[in-house]
Amino acid sequence: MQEELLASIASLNQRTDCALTNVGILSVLLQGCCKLPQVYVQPEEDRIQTSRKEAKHSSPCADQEESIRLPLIDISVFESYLESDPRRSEMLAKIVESSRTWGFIQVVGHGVDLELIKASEEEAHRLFQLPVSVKQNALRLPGSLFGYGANFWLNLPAMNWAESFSISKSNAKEYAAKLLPNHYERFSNVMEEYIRQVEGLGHRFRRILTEGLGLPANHFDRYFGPDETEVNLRLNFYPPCPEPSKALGLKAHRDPHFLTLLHQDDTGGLQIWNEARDEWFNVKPIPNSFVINVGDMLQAASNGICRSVLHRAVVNESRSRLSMACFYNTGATIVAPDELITSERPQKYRPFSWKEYVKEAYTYTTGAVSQFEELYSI
Ligand SMILES: O=C(O)CCC(=O)C(=O)O
Ligand SMILES: [Fe+2]
Repeated sequence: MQEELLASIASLNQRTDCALTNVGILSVLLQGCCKLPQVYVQPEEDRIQTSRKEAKHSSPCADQEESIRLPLIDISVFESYLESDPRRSEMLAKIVESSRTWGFIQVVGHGVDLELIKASEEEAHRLFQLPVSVKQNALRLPGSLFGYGANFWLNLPAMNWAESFSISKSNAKEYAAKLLPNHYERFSNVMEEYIRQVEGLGHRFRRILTEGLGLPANHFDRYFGPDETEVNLRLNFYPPCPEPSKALGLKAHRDPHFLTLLHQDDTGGLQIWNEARDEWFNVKPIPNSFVINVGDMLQAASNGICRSVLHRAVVNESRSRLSMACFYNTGATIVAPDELITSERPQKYRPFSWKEYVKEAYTYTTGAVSQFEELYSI
């Protein structure tokens, strides 16, 4: 029976409605499958131990010394450090440097209510624990950005070992009602407020980074008025995996949006690709912090100074993991400001908008060359 199911799931995987496929697989797992189903087996070169050079620190629960230390910035200090304060420019330089090299940074003093984060995590767990037959009611359909599933990229060579649920402030109720028809309000109230507060952090961090780039802090405000700002939340749940060395929670990818603001639990599993060092590095979870990373849209807006960097999520055998990724984005057409265009750094990208880019953003490429570069480089 199980073999039959796996075979039909494998054939489904040839189609593009991967969300459905994933639900099928998960239902098999929930019936007690202890070997990694073939559709989850990653190509040899993408696996944890063997991708490019051997991943430096492949254990998702790595010790402190095995993980990179992304700069950890307390951004609340920007409220008290005046413009003339040398500590302000020192911190700004750190943020810009990290956005150039790692494409990532960790922040505390972020202003998002810690109780709200906890409540959001609880609600997310409650949702993922629902029976598969219920979760199927909110499937993320091909072409949609919202709903339940895992494989939101098309053309994946193997499936991600993850479940995800994507919503925005304006549709949280609608999607939650599909899963929790009689008691969706607790979920949607918490998530709407979570997205609202993380959006505020996105605005704040974006202004700090803009100042760090030598521009007036409000330069990109023109892209982030109420009509242009788009923030989606993707809840990612990675169940314990029977053969973690052959699977990935999320395949290596670059985030296509402007900024990603990620809250992760204490399991660990996020890895960042460092091109200069030709290695993968773990990001050790720091309690109550957010990991913020540069997306393709910001890379374009900063004329390539800030970099959208490959990252992935690895899984492990014993612990599940929950991450909550808010994608902070704009619907406006992105043009790098004149101040960031020089003779040494000529304009790198032609202007484009998310509406245009989203059509391509989730077609999975090998990851070696970003489709964003191919589409928009001048
Ligand atoms: O779960 C993580 O650590 C990574 C999530 C991520 O990269 C994404 O949702 O785009
Ligand atoms: Fe990502």
